[in-house]
Parts: sequence; C-alpha cells; structure tokens
Amino acid sequence: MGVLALQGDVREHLAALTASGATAMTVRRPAELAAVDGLVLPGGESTTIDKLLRTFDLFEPLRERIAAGLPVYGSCAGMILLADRVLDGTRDQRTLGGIDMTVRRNAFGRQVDSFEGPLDAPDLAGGGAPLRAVFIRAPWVEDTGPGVRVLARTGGGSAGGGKIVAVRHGSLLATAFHPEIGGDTRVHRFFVAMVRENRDAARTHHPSS
Ligand SMILES: NC(=O)CC[C@H](N)C(=O)O
Repeated sequence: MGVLALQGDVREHLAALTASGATAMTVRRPAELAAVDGLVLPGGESTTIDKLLRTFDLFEPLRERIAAGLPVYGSCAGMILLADRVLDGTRDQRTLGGIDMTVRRNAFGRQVDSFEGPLDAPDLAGGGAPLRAVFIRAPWVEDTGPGVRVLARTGGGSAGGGKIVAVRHGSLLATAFHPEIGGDTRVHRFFVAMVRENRDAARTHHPSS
C-alpha cells in the first residue's frame, strides 16, 4: 500500500499501515502510484497538495486510478481532496473528487484550531472502546449523496457536535481527523480490510491475472 509523500505526516501513516498488517511504501512518482493496491492521502494543506500533485504529474494518473476503483483513504486535507464539492476553499481550489459529498474546509477552525474528542463511530470502533480522534484545522462534511455511508459523527451537543467526520463511498474512505496520531490503528485496519476485499474481488473477476 502507498502513502502519498508530497506533504504531511507520511511517516505516521506508514507506521500505522505496517502495524495494521500491510506492506507500505511512499508514493511520489507515477510509477510508484501504478504499483500500489491502495493509497493514503495524509493531512497537510489541501491547496498545497493539489499544486504538488500537478507538479509531480500525479493529479491525472491518480484521478484515473480513483475512477478505475483504486481504494483511497484521505485524512483531513486528504478528505478535502476526495470531495466532489468544497465550501470555504480558495478561489482556484480543485479536488480529485470521487466522494459525493460537500466538505466545509477549516470548519471547526473557527471555534478551535485543534481538539481531541470521542466519536460516535460504531463501524470504525468495531465494538471496542469509543474512538477518540484528533482534529487539526479540520473540515466537516455538510452533505452526502445517496451512495455515501456515514461512519462517524462528533459527539456532544455543542456547535461542533453531531457533525459528519468519516464517510465511505465505494472504495473511498475519508476522515476529517488524524487516526495516525495517538496509536489507535482501527481506522487503518478498516482501510486495509477494504483494500484486501477490493484485491480479492478483482482476482475473482479476473482469475488469470
Ligand atoms: N490537518 C489538516 O490536514 C488541515 C487541512 C487544511 N485545513 C486544509 O484545508 O487543507
């Protein structure tokens, strides 16, 4: 599996994937992108990552692989990059898209820049202790289309409570928070399972390849 290594906390994602049983490598070039069965888009700054994707000739190849069904997990800025629609983006901000949702950039940032909170996320928590999540100038999801499954909401009744902060749409997964910080690998394990499912399904459909 790959971690896009243009900006952000790449090392932490590599470690979380490895701890989740995957073989992980960095992706900076089209040939590296072509070699992976799944890709993580780390947090950072979505406008900067957008520009770097173009500079490194990765934007179109990645868009094509997403359209062809590559499992991709985007965290924070990565969630913004996977969104079909962005509110409060910069004027020329573009996204890869793929998830039928509208995200609001820096949504929690107006109240607090970063915080940690418990989530209502039964599918991701896997029946264990509630997931605690770290948010850093995070987006939230304003609306989702019919094919999108909501996986987590913030807890509590405050202004930032009850907001959608994790979704899955087909082979795409996105969280507004940073599970690579804090040592809880349940989100990465969820994604590794998605990648395995996808690979096994492809083998069943094309047994000779
Ligand atoms: N931690 C993050 O990834 C922050 C995301 C950032 N606010 C953006 O708009 O891209």
